[in-house]
Amino acid sequence: MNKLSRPCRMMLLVNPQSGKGQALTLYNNHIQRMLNEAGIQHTLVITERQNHARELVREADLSQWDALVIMSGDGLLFEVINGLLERPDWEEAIQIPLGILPGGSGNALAASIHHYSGAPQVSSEELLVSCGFLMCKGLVSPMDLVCIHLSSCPRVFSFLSLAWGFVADVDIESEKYRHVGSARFTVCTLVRLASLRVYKGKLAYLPATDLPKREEGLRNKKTLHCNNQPPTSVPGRPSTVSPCENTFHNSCHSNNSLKVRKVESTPPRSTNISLSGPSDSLLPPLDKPLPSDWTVVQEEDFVLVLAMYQSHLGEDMMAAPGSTLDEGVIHLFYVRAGISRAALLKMFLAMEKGTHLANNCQHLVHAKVRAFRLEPYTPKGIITVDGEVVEYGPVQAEVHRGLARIITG
Ligand SMILES: Nc1ncnc2c1ncn2[C@@H]1O[C@H](COP(=O)(O)OP(=O)(O)OP(=O)(O)O)[C@@H](O)[C@H]1O
Repeated sequence: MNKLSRPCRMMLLVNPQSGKGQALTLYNNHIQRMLNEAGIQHTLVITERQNHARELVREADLSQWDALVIMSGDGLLFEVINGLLERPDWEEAIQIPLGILPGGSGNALAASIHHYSGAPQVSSEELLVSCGFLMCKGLVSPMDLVCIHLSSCPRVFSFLSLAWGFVADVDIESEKYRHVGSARFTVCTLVRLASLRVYKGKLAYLPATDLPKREEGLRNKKTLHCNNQPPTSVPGRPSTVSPCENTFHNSCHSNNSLKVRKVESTPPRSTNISLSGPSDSLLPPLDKPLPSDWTVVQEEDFVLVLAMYQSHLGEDMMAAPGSTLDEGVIHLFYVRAGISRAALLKMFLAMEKGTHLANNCQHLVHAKVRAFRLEPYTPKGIITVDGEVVEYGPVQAEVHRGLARIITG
């Protein structure tokens, strides 16, 4: 593995309000010295409000920076990615290496990157230190992004997940239990289990049987290059992605610490429109019929639908253990109505270790897909993208393989 050249010009965006409001303290206590010792010049930018980071990267002179690093939860990275893709020069802009240092309460991408590094599950503080080390090593990998279409907004780009039903409900409803700390997820999971809801809707997807080939250069890991020096290439990862079929798995366990993100105060993301970015070749307009090669799920009653493109949904929730950074695949899970509360609880508990797919639960279905469409029939509900609420209604998504670059160490 090649090491990060020094000095490196890094913009470090810190959301002081993220998580328990300790991101700046965590920076001072852990990250500042690590980056300095690694010879990484960084400029600290403290975000002041929602969409500050998005506006900042939309306008920034990116030639001044070798990397944009976010110290926050996943919400700030969502802003940065969408800000980059809203630029007229989005194709170049989205190539800038991004980094994540866990400062929020969910930290799903940081947990995923830590997991991909082969390290065992650790505590929150150890996760921060681990991600700090990976940042100092400075290896950059391609990362899939998923383009999401909502009814009243052309597109947003997502790097983590889309959820409807149980997971989205717990994610957002747990906000009101914030005063009990991370236990709010446990509380809300139990509350939601006690009053288990079923959602009606139509789900269809394009199976990932024929994955798109990407240029080799884009699939290779690259060393983060600094001072405008050319990148040093290192051997690429094997581009093997086995053919995927609808695979029915079983599981049953539950999660007593569902750590996803919140943003009840945040307006739905549909107000933020992204018109630039790559075109979606697989998706017809949202109000038009789907092509005949799509699979339509026969069930209409769901407990949850969850699309994952990274391994973790939270620090201790490995919802898609088989996922990798840039496989060009969406891991689509759904739980059919009829599952018992005990079985659902068992499923979430098993998710903490990522063993839920190894069990036998007839109600949990997992499919590897390249695109999907979800049309809720139940009039009220919550849909989240990367853990934050978006407009409720028909939604469809397509994966763009390796579109972004992320520092993985
Ligand atoms: N200074 C600030 N004050 C209030 N909100 C901010 C500020 N800076 C950024 N934000 C907004 O806070 C939102 C939530 O941030 P983020 O998701 O990164 O942290 P978090 O929600 O605490 O973490 P997690 O999602 O892991 O729980 C972001 O969408 C961002 O727009």
